[in-house]
Amino acid sequence: MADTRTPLLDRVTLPGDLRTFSPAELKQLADELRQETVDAVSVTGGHLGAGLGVVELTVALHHVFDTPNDKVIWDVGHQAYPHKILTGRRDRIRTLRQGGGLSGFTRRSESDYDPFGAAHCSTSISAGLGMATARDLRGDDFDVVAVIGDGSMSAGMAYEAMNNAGASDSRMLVILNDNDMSIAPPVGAMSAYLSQIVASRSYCSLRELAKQMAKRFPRALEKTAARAEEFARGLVTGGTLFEELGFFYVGPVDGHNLDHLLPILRKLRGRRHGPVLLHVITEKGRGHPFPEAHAEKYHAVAKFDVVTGVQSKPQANAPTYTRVFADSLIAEAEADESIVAVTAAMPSGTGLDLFAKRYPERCFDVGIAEQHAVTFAAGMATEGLKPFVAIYSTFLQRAYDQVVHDVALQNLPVRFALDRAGLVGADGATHAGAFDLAYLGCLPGFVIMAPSDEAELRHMVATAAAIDDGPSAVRFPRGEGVGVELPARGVPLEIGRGRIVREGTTIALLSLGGRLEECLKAADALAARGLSTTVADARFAKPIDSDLVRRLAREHAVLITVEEGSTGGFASQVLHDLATRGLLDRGLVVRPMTLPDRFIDHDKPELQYAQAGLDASAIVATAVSALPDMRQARRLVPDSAGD
Ligand SMILES: Cc1ncc(C[n+]2csc(CCOP(=O)(O)OP(=O)(O)O)c2C)c(N)n1
Ligand SMILES: CC(=O)[C@@H](O)[C@H](O)COP(=O)(O)O
Ligand SMILES: [Mg+2]
Repeated sequence: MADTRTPLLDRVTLPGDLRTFSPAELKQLADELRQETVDAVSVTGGHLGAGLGVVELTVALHHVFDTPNDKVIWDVGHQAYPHKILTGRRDRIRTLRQGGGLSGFTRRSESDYDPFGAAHCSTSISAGLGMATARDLRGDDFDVVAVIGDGSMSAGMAYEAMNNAGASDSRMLVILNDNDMSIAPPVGAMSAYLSQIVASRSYCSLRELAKQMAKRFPRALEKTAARAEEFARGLVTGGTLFEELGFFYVGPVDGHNLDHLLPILRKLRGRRHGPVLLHVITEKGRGHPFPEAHAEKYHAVAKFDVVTGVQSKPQANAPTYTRVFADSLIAEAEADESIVAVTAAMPSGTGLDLFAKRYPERCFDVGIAEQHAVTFAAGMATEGLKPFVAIYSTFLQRAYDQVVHDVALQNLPVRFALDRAGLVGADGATHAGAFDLAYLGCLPGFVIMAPSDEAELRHMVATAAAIDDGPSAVRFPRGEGVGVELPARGVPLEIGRGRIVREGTTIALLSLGGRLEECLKAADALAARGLSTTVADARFAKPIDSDLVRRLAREHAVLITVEEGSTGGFASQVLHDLATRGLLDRGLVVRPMTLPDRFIDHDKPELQYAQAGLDASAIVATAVSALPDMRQARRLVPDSAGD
């Protein structure tokens, strides 16, 4: 039976407690920390693989650096569970990603040991450089360490930051945590380049590292950064790309070997000049107790039994929207060979792994490079291809100018399949697809659709495939569909045409997307109170169905719009339409129901929607609270007004 005692970890409340540990004790601490991480994630589920790969690095960083005075910035933050355990959050680690519990990522409001919040990739070097610059301007003295994965190193932001750091010769340490994995196997020339560095050099022995460092940081030269720079350039032969960018490259180093990590980090701490890149090689999912049985060991897992390794995934009642999107796109691509698909490092998350299996030559994984993905698709569209950019709503935020300048402004028929629209559950606010309706809705020429069930999604994929005269987007939620029967092939919808799902007389609920079921439940509850309710499915956020909106406005006393998005989205389109046509001035009571003007933390999606005031009971409450206004409006304006 496995030893579950953690005597050394029990002695660590904050990193200061492990600074006096001997190397042997630190090794044992790392073992205990790994065990604790596995045990915690077995209870919560989450990003297990990345954290397991950086256990030794986490211990070494907190041992050598004076955190939180020295700043350690974890890129993405999904690998920070061991860091959380060592930085005063062990007592809450089994609340990770649960409502009211710890975030699954780093977060400034959670701890002084999280100097920068994250969850989207490749921000750490920029943030670190900002901190280093502030330090230097103030004349402070602390170290800044950015830990970034090989996958995240594929993003433009990382290079923009290195370009800036190298030129400004800023004192900071970038640790490239190279586990040769992104979520999927990493792609691209940079990934190949890193593999080539690793293949062409054996791990640096301590003696070699000492020699390398002595050459780079001789005492006399430490005084002037400029001379040191010249010195390094003179000495380092066969320089890496990082050296060309102005970094001093150290590595590759075995990231699981504390005997190597500790002296190197000690040497690098408190340096007085220039950016350094330390290249550590690690194994994602290192020490996972069930390596064979679970391919997901590399990235994220559901809750699991620590003894058997069996994951507790709920029984699926319907296919996921992601799956339906992928199957629908494949069906369209069978009929139209100009259809191509683009993902930014999320092949399985977006379902494009299935598309790639079927059409490998028509599927493009461009790495964690959302901006490039969009403009790349725009380029393909200019040549008559029909690109679908399959991307999470939250990650498209990074490519907004590309959407505006490269796609919308040129009216190019790029199709966006926006997965994870609305609230997403355990990943929380950083991953919520809250804003796409607002940020796309304001762009001229866009067609924006949102399915109320998976059959609708199938039709919308067919619709997007058929739209050839401008950009379009279909946004759909994380998780399972509602369980409706699926047509074998989608049929293009009439653009900008919604549908009435249930007829009533007093209250109209106009739903966009996945809240339709809640609207139907609300309609039942309102009917039970004697309030006859119409329920309509808008299907299109843009162009909105003006005829439908007009009809709902004229035939009902209260119109409530419901959407899984922020203000400025669908409701804004409807209100604008109503106001422009003078329909708001005729005694109609309108209530827009959107996500509230605050970020919603991680929780179960249904609880998040309850908090957001977007479930059936909130819809009922909104309708009921509108009744006094309705009565007032009706007294002021007779029913016949405007006819
Ligand atoms: C901008 C952005 N795009 C995509 C993602 C999804 N994502 C999260 S982690 C990850 C892979 C990161 O790989 P790497 O940096 O090598 O870290 P590892 O998981 O291997 O430790 C991806 C693509 C994201 N969080 N942010
Ligand atoms: C850290 C990250 O950005 C991804 O791993 C993300 O958590 C995946 O989310 P899904 O589980 O919705 O695919
Ligand atoms: Mg990686």
